Order: sequence, then C-alpha cells, then structure tokens
Amino acid sequence: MSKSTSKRTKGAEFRAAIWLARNPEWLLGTSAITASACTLGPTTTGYVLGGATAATGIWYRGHPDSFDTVAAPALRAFSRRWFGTYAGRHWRDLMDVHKLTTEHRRKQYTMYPRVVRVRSYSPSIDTVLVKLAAGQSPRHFEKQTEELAHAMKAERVAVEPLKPGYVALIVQRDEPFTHVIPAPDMPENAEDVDLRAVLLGEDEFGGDWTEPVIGTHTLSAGATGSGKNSLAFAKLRSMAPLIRDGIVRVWICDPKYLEFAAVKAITENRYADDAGECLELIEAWVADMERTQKRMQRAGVRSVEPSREYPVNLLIVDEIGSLVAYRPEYARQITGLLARGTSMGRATGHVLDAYIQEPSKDVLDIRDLFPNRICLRTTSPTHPDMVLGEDARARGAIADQIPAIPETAGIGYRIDARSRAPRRVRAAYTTDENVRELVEFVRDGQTGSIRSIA
Ligand SMILES: Nc1ncnc2c1ncn2[C@@H]1O[C@H](COP(=O)(O)OP(=O)(O)OP(=O)(O)O)[C@@H](O)[C@H]1O
Repeated sequence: MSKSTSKRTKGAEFRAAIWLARNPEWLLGTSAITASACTLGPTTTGYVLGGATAATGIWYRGHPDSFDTVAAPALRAFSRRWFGTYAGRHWRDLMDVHKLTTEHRRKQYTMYPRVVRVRSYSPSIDTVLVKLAAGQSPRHFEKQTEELAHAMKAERVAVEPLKPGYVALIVQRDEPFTHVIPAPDMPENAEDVDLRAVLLGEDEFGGDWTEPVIGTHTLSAGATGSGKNSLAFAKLRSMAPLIRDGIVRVWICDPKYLEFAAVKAITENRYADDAGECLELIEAWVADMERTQKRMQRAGVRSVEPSREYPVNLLIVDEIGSLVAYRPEYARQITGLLARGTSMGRATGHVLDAYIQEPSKDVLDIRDLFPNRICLRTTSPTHPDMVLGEDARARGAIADQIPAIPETAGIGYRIDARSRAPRRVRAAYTTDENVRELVEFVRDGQTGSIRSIA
C-alpha cells in the first residue's frame, strides 16, 4: 500500500462507514428495526420488541443455568462494551489520562488504541481485546495496569499479549470471594453422593462448585500456600459415606509427610510418604487396576458402576512433581506407572487426583493424561495456560494475579468444558476439627468388612 502523503485526515462520513463496518451489530440491529417498522408498522414492531424482552425475562427467571451460561455473558459484554468504560468517549478519556495514546506528528492527530471486542464470561471478569495504536507495544499497557485498575474501579487489570498489534486486557471487576467457605457437610447416605459432581466449594455465581471424581483424572496446580490441600479434603468429606461403605477406596502418596497424615486412618494403610514407599503404593494401585481389568474381562463387562464389588480407587498424589521430577531414582518408574494407570484406569474406576506446584512439562510430562484441571494461584503468567489449556489466561483465568496472601487461599479457576469459559471458584476450607470429624465418621461407620491391602 502506498504511504499517505496528504496532511488531511479521512472525512467524517468515511470514518462513520468504517465504524459501522467494524461494528455490524449496530447496522444490523437498526436496519432490522427500521425494516420491521416500515413493513409491519411501529405498533407490531413494539409488540415484537416487548415480546423479546418478556421472553428474555422468562428465560432469566425460568432457567438460570442456561441463562447464566448463554445469555448473561452476551448481554453483559454488550452493555459494558457500549454503555460502560469501554465505550467511545469513556475509553478515549481513559486512554488520554493514562497516556496510552500516540501522536501522528505530521497530520497532527491523536491515535487511540481501539476496543475490538469485549467478552464477559463471568460477572467478575471482562476480557477486552484491544488493537494497539501505531507506535505502541503491550509494555505501554503493562506499565499502567495499577492505574487503570483504579480508574476502572476494578480489583486488578492484567495484560495478555495476543498477537502482534493486539493485547487482551483482563479486567477483574470485583472479588467474589471475601469469605472462607466452610467445609462441606458429610452426607449420611452413599446414595446422596454423585461421583460425577462432588462438592468442592463455591463458584463465583454463588452456586455449588462440583468436580467429577469418576470418569476422569484431575490435576490441580497452585503455588505453595495456594490451598491445594483444601481441594482434596473437601472432596473426601463430600464422599465420606462412600469411603465408609467401601465404595470408594482412598490411596494417598504424601511425599511432604505431613499434609495427609491426619487422614491416614481412612486409607486402610493405603498410605505412603517416603518416595520409595510411594513407588510401591503406586505399583499396588496399578496391580489392583490390572486385577480388576481381568475380573471385568471374565465377567464380560466393559464398564462398571461403583460398588463394593467394583470400588472406585482414588489415588491422591500430593506434590507429584517431587516424585516424577525431583527424585531421578524413582521418577522414570513412577511416571511409567502413572501413565499406565491414567491411560487405562478410568474404566475400572482407578482414578488419579494429583497436586503440583510447578505444572511445566519439564516437571510433569504426563500432564496431558489429566482431562480435568484446576488452577489455583500460580507464580507465573504462563502457568494458567499450561494447566487449563491454550488461551485460558486470555479468556480471563488470571491465576497469577491472585494475591499471594492467606486470605486468597483456595481461590482459583476451572474451565467450563462446553463453553471454554474460565470460572473463578473457591474451595471450601476443611479445618483440623473437620478432618477429625471425617476420620471418625468413616471409622465409626465402617462395617469391618473392608479388606486392607496392607
Ligand atoms: N480453601 C481455603 N479457604 C481459606 N483458607 C485456606 C483454604 N485452603 C487453605 N487455606 C489456608 O491457607 C494455608 C495454606 O494452605 P495449604 O497448605 O493447603 O496450601 P498448599 O497449596 O497445599 O501449599 P503447599 O504446597 O506449600 O503445601 C492453610 O494453612 C490455611 O490456613
């Protein structure tokens, strides 16, 4: 393209046409209403618009789940894009005040970064795709995040460079979790627990946060002190009657020696701390899986429902990095066993629940064998994508921005499997007293017929 030599800028009518081409929703919306008013008449058009509004209201009241995942993000994004901070003059003022503009010296006009798209997957987080003005780089925005957050009355703003010339601003508008969530109640009966949706805490909408225990393997990542243990303890409490009744058998590798010692009693000695013992325990878990495979083969079944005959064998591996990366003498064997277990164990109910601080492939090269992922506070902006998948951070999973203070322990993100939208969640906190209750509940109720492997 030839370089412009004129000192004049484009005419207003051309700028308006370009604006409409970039924002076709306005063109389509106004044309549809005008066409409807001309053909059907203003009264009928009014009724149609009123009917659409009423239908939205009915949807909002009648089916909150689908409304919150489908309609609410679109409506929220639209109103914030066109009537809030990211709209026209508000946005330009924001850019002016924070010196996020550049000057065309020859033509003497100011160039503004342009809002291309706003997404608002959750009420607390917006992601704003911004085309940088000529002469800008993501660093210009990175230097201003604190000031922008104050100006937008947001908790924090993070910048994610996307491709040359574009950044995503991730604006966390508020902190939905200002309180500690108490440990889940332990249901009395095994029938009250759904192993496909085990209660872990709350999501940012104030709803239950549940995760599947069967049919998947779960990897939870988080820096030291991020509250990883609370995930495992909430899970154990929510499944307590199944553990008591021998329908879920818990195996624990506790290489940090202390974290899970309090629940050793509910594992029927399927517990190890030293790395060498962890290797033996994992071997026993894989051998159990192979025995179950043979039993199922003899019985002619390809899948089983959790029962005493075919219990779920949940292997909790705390700080998996310390077993598969930092102890070379055990790493290869443990990695091989876990790879075997995770690739075949789902059908037999042998499921892995692993916890890690540093989720890179160098540390955990079997990361892809975990279909289910949770990301608590991380130390690096690269970690959310490593754990939750490509673009997770750009979509709003700013786990690296969670302040490293005790008040935020248990807060993190998960990705909705269908919409790929990140959801901020907080695990319930299980106190030492709650752990004792769990152990008593399981032990007191056990019938004694559960065989220990030890
Ligand atoms: N869900 C939670 N809600 C509120 N506070 C929590 C929660 N989970 C943990 N905490 C608090 O944070 C502290 C650190 O938690 P925890 O030891 O589970 O972190 P961690 O991620 O396992 O760290 P490390 O990897 O170093 O063991 C706990 O002592 C507790 O006080």
